[in-house]
Amino acid sequence: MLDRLIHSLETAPIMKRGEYNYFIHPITDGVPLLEPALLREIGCAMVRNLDLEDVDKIVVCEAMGIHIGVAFSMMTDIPLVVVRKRPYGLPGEVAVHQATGYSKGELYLNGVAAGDRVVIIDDVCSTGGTLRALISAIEQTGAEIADICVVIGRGDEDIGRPLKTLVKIEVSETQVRVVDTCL
Ligand SMILES: O=P(O)(O)OC[C@H]1O[C@H](OP(=O)(O)OP(=O)(O)O)[C@H](O)[C@@H]1O
Ligand code: HPA
Repeated sequence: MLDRLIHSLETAPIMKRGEYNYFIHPITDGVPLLEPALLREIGCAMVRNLDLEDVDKIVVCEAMGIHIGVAFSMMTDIPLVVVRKRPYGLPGEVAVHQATGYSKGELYLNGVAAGDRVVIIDDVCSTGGTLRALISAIEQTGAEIADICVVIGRGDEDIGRPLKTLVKIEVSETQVRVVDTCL
């Protein structure tokens, strides 16, 4: 369980994005190639770890939450909402600001309303900026957040709510080290 994820992280290349040590990995980048077996391993671990009772929507963020969300949605039969980086101007759209370790922008949430019970999943939590923005957007709709899970955690940022992490890593200039797992 999680053997593929751990091995692929420990062999992931690192590049500099400004001062930020950015690891390149199939789950967080789609590069160089995403193996179905890795995606299945992650989907199974999420199904096992998340509280899905009465959950009616899965919320992910464009772009690198989408493939995880699709796999998870197909395994659980729960519909998927993709938070986008461009506005649609639909009634009830919520706009929030996102800041990561290396970028800034706006996120736009559609398709979630008061009374919904949702889970948030994403590829990685680093500074926590993206998850904080997603939580704020969902809170503005009046929906309830049942659970939050990321595949990879780097850093121990406080997102103001409990966060489930499949694997925790440390990233240096040359190497990713897996320091903990959900197992
Ligand atoms: O904890 P944080 O510092 O917010 O970093 C994590 C976020 O960074 C990446 O998204 P990014 O906005 O770079 O876009 P992408 O998914 O299109 O790669 C990643 O997919 C997470 O959503
Ligand atoms: N690699 C890939 N995606 C990311 C990273 C990273 O180091 N940090 C935030 N999103």
